[in-house]
Amino acid sequence: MSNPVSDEATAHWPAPTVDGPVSATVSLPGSKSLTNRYLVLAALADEPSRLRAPLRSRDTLLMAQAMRGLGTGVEDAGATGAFGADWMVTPGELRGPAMIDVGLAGTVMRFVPPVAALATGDIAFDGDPHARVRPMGPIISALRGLGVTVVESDEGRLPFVVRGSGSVRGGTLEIDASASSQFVSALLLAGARFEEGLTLRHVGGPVPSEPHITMTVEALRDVGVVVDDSEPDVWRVEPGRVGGLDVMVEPDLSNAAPFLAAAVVAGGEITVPAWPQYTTQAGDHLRDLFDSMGADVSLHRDGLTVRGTGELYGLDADLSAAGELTPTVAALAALAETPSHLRGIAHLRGHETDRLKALATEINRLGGDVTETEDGLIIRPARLHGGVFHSYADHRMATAGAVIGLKVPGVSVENIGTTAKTLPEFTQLWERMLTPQDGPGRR
Ligand SMILES: O=C(O)C1=C[C@@H](OP(=O)(O)O)[C@@H](O)[C@H](O)C1
Ligand SMILES: C=C(OP(=O)(O)O)C(=O)O
Repeated sequence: MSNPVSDEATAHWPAPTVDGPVSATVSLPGSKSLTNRYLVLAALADEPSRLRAPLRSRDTLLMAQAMRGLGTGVEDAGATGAFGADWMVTPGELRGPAMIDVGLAGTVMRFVPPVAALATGDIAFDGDPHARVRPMGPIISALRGLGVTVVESDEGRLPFVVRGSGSVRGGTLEIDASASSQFVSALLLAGARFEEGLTLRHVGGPVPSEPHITMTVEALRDVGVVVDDSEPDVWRVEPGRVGGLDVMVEPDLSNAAPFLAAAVVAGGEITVPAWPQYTTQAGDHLRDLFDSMGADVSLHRDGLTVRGTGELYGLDADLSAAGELTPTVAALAALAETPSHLRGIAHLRGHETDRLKALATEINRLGGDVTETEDGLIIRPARLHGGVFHSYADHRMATAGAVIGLKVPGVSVENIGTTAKTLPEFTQLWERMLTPQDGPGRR
């Protein structure tokens, strides 16, 4: 299975520092979470779809490849915009055999197996070395509960084979989704194509990343699927047709986090254009988070602008709804004047890496004062110094290192190329944000 190793994987990227206010407009490519939901729904639909300005990154290219492997056409179409051509998705009969490379993408490893169950033949799944330790058990058990055969060598882990019979009975299912909202999203996305639809009930500790489940429900309604989510922790998807889409993908608001953080660290202002007035993306939580940390945040017709005020406070926050923002928030907290307590994020231990451990280790390596708790981090003010910031093949660890490096001279980020998971253009956009014509320059 592919595990891209480039020169950047081992090289240490010297993170640029800034010594004055920043001033830039940073246009960001499409949302990973939306692009990968749309690809799955378009493959399950009974008519073609057009995805406008889809994200092209490792996670979404793997999803496109997975859908092609199961019989769906995904082709470039139309004029090339700032972020490439549109994607035309032509659904075909779902069929194996196929080998699906999930990379390290949670969306691919969780969303594709229920689609594979609707196909015929053996569909094998594997991914990067760390993908094999990310939680998969609830999806495998759920598929078995729906009458699907799944064969794995290490219980509840990749690699495994889904033995598709061409149809899934569906019905009622209990699942523990406390380790990842993606278990719920995965089953709901395919649920309308199950013969009896799906009634899914979560049992266990709280489900994290609630906005991502809302995103799934809204995307399903956009393609005409009837979903009842009126009772907490219960979702009912009616069996029925899945319609096509013609949709503009919103910019990735979680990927906006490190760029907007630059204004919080350095002062000045950063604007991200096309920030939606309404969105289900968890990245929208940045508005409140940065406001609490002392920045001036304004959502206006042209986008979202964050202005640094010279103040940077720590915060006490439950980040369970928007856990993927934690690395950026932790990087800011490590530079803040007052302590922070980030809570409700035990599930981050099952992300690209154990993010709680990785953040504590890497910030402390630079002289920080971070303690891991069972479900979060306590980050106290400390004077940081330069050094290597390891990324653990985690795109958001790499960008957290870049945020700290703005203020702390001599930080180098190991494997900055891992940002290709969701933002292959990261270093270009970052360096452009800091160039003299847009800002005060770098040293
Ligand atoms: O469904 C999605 O697109 C996602 C759901 C969340 O997963 P968890 O609930 O596992 O945190 C989020 O962290 C991830 O980046 C993307
Ligand atoms: C948790 C993340 O990704 P994944 O979709 O691989 O779970 C993330 O992007 O922060």
